[in-house]
Amino acid sequence: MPLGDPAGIGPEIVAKSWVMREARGLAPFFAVGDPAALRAVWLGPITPISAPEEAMAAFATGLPCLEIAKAGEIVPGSPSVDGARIAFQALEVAVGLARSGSAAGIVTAPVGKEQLYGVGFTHPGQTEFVAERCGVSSHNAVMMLAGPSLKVVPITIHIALADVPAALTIDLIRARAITTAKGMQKNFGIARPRLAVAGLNPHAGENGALGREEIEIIRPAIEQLRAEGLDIVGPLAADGMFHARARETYDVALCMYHDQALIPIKTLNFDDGVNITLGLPIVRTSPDHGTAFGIAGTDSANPGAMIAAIRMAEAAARARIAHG
Ligand SMILES: NC(=O)C1=CN([C@@H]2O[C@H](COP(=O)(O)OP(=O)(O)OC[C@H]3O[C@@H](n4cnc5c(N)ncnc54)[C@H](O)[C@@H]3O)[C@@H](O)[C@H]2O)C=CC1
Ligand SMILES: NCC(=O)COP(=O)(O)O
Repeated sequence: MPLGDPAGIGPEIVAKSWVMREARGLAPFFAVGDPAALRAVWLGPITPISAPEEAMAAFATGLPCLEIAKAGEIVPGSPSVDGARIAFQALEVAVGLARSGSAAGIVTAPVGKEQLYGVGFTHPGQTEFVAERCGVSSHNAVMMLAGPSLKVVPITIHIALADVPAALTIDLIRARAITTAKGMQKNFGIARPRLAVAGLNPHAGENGALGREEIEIIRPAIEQLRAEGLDIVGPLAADGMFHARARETYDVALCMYHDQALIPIKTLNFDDGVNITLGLPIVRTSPDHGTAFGIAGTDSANPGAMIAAIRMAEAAARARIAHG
C-alpha cells in the first residue's frame, strides 16, 4: 500500500484502516513509504518490515511499514518536492512487489498529480503508470470507479475538456468497453455484464442537431460491440441515466469524459467509492478521493473509501483465483 503524498491524507486513512482492521474484517496489508509520514499524523504502533513476507506476522500488533526512503520534512497539508518523489518511488516499489507476486495486489493512497508531474512523472495518472509497468497499453487499461450504488468508466480520463471530442474514437470506445466487460467478469464475477454508454452532447446529440459524435463515433462503436456479443446500450442522454431506476438497468456506465463519470459516483458514494484499474495482470485499487491537502493533519479524514478499496482488492484477488 504506497502511502501516496506524505502531506496528504493518505497516511491518516491507511493508519485508520489498520485501526479498524478487525471491525471491518480487512485482509493483512502493509504500507510502503516513509514511516515518518504515519508518525506525523498518528500515535499508534508501526512495525518496520524489511520484506513483504514479514507483514503477515506483524499485522496483528502494528501497522507494517516497508521503509523505502525518507520523505524529508513532512508538514501535513503542505506538499513538497521530496514528498512527491517518495510518493512516486513508493508506487514504483509497490507495483514491482505485486508484479513479482510478493503482494496480492496494491491499494494506492492518493497522490497529488500536479506534484508528481513536477518530479518527472510523465503519465497522466497512476492508472496509466501501473499499466505501462505491467506491459499494458493505456488504451487497454480502464479506470473504473465502483461504489455500492454505481460503477462508472470514463472513456477519456485526465485530459482537458477541450480535447475530449478529438480523443474519442471508435477504437478507444471499443477497447475500453471490451476491457470493462472482461474486468467485470474477472474482478466481480459478473458473467454477462450490462453496459450502458453515455452520449457526449446534451440529449445524446438530439440526432445530430446538438453534435455529431454520437452518430459518427459512439453509436458505430456500440453497434460493433453488440454484434460481437456484448450486452451494451446507448448512446444515452447522460443527464437521465444516473437516477435510481435507470441504474437498475445496467451494471456499469461508460462515460465520455472524467467528470461525466466521476460526478455521479462521487455524489452517490464519496465515502465508499473505489477506483479499480481493469485490464491489468495485477490487482490495483484506490479510494475514489484525492489528497485532501486542506484537511491533512486535522484527524478528520474519513477512511471509508480506503477501507472499501482494501476490501475490493481482496475480493478482486479472490475472484481472479475463482474465475481465472
Ligand atoms: N487517486 C488519486 O491519487 C487521486 C488524486 N487526486 C489528487 O488530489 C488532489 C486534490 O484533489 P481535489 O480535487 O481537491 O479532491 P479531493 O478528493 O482531495 O478533495 C475534495 C473534497 O473532499 C474532501 N475529502 C476528500 N477525501 C476525504 C476524506 N477521506 N475524508 C473527508 N473529506 C475528504 C476534501 O477535504 C475536499 O473538500 C489533486 O492534486 C488531485 O490530483 C484526486 C483524485 C484521485
Ligand atoms: N480522478 C481520479 C484520479 O485522479 C485517479 O487517477 P489515478 O491516479 O488512479 O490514475
